[in-house]
Amino acid sequence: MAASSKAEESRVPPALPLPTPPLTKFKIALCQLLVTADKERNIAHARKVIEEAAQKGAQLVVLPEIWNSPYSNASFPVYAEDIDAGGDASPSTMMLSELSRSLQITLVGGSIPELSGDKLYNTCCVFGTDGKLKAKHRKVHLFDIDIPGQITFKESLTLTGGESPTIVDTDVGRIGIGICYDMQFQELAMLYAARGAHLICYPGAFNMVTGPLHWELVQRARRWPWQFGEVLATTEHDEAIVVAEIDYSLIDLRRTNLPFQKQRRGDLYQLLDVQRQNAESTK
Ligand SMILES: NC(=O)CC(=O)C(=O)O
Repeated sequence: MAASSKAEESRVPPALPLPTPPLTKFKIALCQLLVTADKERNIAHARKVIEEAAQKGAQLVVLPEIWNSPYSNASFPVYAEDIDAGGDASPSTMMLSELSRSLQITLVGGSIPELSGDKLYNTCCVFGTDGKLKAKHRKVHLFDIDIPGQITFKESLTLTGGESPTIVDTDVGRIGIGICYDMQFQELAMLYAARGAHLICYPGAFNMVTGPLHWELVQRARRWPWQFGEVLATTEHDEAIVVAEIDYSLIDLRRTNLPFQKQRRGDLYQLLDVQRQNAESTK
């Protein structure tokens, strides 16, 4: 057998073919919100913005990270809600559920601090058009950074990291969820691609020291293997609703144009193998 065909045989099987999405084109709205210390006001404001996004024709509405509370370790325990208990214990997600049903939209509800038992999480809830909670993603990679004299933040002082990736089938396709810092870890996005995600949503609230260097660059890098990393719509720092059309027919076209998925040499760079080899060599 020729060396090249041996290599071909040993390659890791390609990712799942993309499942047929429930629709080809739809409008997405990304909502950038100004957050205050007044939780009730934040909820009322988010309600207004979601209604406006739906009026603009969005079938998928995405909120930012920690939209019902100031983004601080001191605030997380105070603003946290028991999402599983629902009702009065979680006014933020009750509002999201009500609106997704009444407006017939899919809602990636940004994130809020979640209280579960004695633990706090940074949690994104996804609601379907029937108002039901379809998925809950707990931020997997906590934002712990230390750049002396510029920014030090340690989410892990109050929050616990989630334990699983989150991929969910909705009326607008299969969506992989990450929260802000989760975007820095390409393996999560690759896993979502391999599981047939049509879209990945990363609600975020970036810091203003390293954030401006990262937020567009890293998002564009995560386009693999869907698109060319083209920015369809963007905004500045103020409150805004950014609406754009998503066209899934471009995914197949781009994958034909640039067949990265088929060309990947997974036989050469599987991380688990490297980790095993490293562990062996340090025994
Ligand atoms: N909220 C965050 O996770 C912040 C973040 O990732 C950043 O770079 O800023």
